[in-house]
Amino acid sequence: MTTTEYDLIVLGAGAVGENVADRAVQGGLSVVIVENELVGGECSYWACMPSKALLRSGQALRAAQRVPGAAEAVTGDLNVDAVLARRDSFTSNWSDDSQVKWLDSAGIDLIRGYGRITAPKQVTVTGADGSTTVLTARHAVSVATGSRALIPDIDGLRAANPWTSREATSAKKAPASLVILGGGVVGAEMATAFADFGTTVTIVARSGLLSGMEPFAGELVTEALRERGVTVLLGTEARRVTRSDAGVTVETSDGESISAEEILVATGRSPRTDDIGLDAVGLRPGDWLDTDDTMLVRGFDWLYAAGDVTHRALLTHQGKYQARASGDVIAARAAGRPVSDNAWGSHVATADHEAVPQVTFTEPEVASVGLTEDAAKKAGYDVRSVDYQIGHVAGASVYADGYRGQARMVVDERRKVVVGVTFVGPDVSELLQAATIAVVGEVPIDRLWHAVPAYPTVNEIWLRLLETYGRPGT
Ligand SMILES: Cc1cc2nc3c(=O)[nH]c(=O)nc-3n(C[C@H](O)[C@H](O)[C@H](O)COP(=O)(O)OP(=O)(O)OC[C@H]3O[C@@H](n4cnc5c(N)ncnc54)[C@H](O)[C@@H]3O)c2cc1C
Ligand SMILES: NC(=O)c1ccc[n+]([C@@H]2O[C@H](COP(=O)([O-])OP(=O)(O)OC[C@H]3O[C@@H](n4cnc5c(N)ncnc54)[C@H](O)[C@@H]3O)[C@@H](O)[C@H]2O)c1
Repeated sequence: MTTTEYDLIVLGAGAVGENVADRAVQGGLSVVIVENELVGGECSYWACMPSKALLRSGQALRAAQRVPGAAEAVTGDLNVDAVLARRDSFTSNWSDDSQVKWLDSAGIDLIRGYGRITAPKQVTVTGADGSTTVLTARHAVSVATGSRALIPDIDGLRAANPWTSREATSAKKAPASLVILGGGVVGAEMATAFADFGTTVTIVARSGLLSGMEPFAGELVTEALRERGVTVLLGTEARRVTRSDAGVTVETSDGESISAEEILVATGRSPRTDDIGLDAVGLRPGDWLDTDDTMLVRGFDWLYAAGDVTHRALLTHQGKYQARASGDVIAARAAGRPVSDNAWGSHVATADHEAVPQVTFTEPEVASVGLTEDAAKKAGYDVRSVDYQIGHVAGASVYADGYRGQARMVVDERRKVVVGVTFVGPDVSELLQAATIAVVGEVPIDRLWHAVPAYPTVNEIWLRLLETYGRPGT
């Protein structure tokens, strides 16, 4: 057994843990990071990057097919083997060598093994060979252990050896048929990717698709998936799953029986906190970690958490944003420097509450930031929403023939600022940052009229939304 002391111990070297560590090192602290699998975590190897690599080729093909002249030049189907090979290059064939090198260059020590909190400011790491290292922290421990796929308690499901997002994003071939449980982001994106690969896809969703978003988002994605041959069963639950040599069979609440080669469970996430020693410091194993906006776990002055494990926003960019705030604040508190923890200060993750951007890379894409109309009303805002068909914008008609898409802007009527925007349509993801700036900057509607979108780009959707809303003072 070896014992070592650092200023900060970070548990979990996903994108979030890496950023907590990096900011703390830049703030002058000595930092060790503990990782049990691959440095880089879920996003690099089994989530964002491989899933987007699986989706991008189909998106590029459809973009060409929507523009006469280009369409005639691309007449074949996707080359699935080439798509999978490109995906493999994004995951570096599931090797973390380059990320380990980055840790080294950033001055962060790495200990490989499984970490558990064994006492206040103490983490014990068990290596693959059974050896243990006891780490003690002079100032703080930050938990960034992420989340894993949640397998719901459905009769026969676990025994059927289902795919989770890990198996879907690392698949070595496209199955002939795939049934997906869950109509959230993972379900909708993976249905899009595997439909592109020629797999016969069925989604079993207990509500509508993408249910936390503006209702038209799920409706447009459902319509497009169905047009491409995907069976989308809404308001339907899986009752029983069985596996045989022929594949899996799902019996649904509608009395239907669906057979497929593979089944993907995409019904949400659970925190990786069940076996990290939370009980040693009075917390309940298996719970999400509740933090304040500096990412300090409530009730502690040394225990921090960031990323998925906090359940604030299960997105890489938001987790990294939390990581920057918390790495900086841990360093500031350790050095006795001033802390800027008022709303929108440099040591807080204020945007997590009402200004989170997200892109769902379906066909059409869904890009949103801030509150939906429904969420804004529930939060007590007096809101007015305006909608516009993106296809009516000149830039969209040039961009693609038959462009179909919808935008909604949600305005807080009291302050006359935008509190939410949703775009649905081909390639709308690149429109999102302007909306994020409008929401975070609380830019008044009458000033937004002076932010002139270039003609003829799809960004003119902003002008149309503003015109539909009406110009204040005229
Ligand atoms: C299919 C899919 C697609 C996604 N696509 C996107 C996307 O396009 N954009 C986006 O923003 N988000 C996306 N997400 C969400 C994103 O992947 C997560 O929000 C992000 O990975 C969370 O990062 P994290 O560092 O908190 O956790 P993780 O990436 O899960 O990292 C946690 C790390 O901690 C390690 N660990 C856990 N416990 C221990 C322990 N006891 N000891 C040592 N190490 C431990 C794990 O091995 C892991 O490496 C997607 C998610 C999925 C499932
Ligand atoms: N592009 C992106 O940004 C991206 C892509 C993928 C995942 N993610 C993140 O990863 C997280 C996980 O995604 P996800 O799709 O697994 O979760 P999710 O929460 O988005 O969707 C899960 C869906 O499964 C349904 N469900 C839950 N239990 C069920 C059951 N027993 N039977 C049938 N349906 C059930 C829920 O009603 C919900 O619609 C999300 O929070 C998302 O933010 C982001």
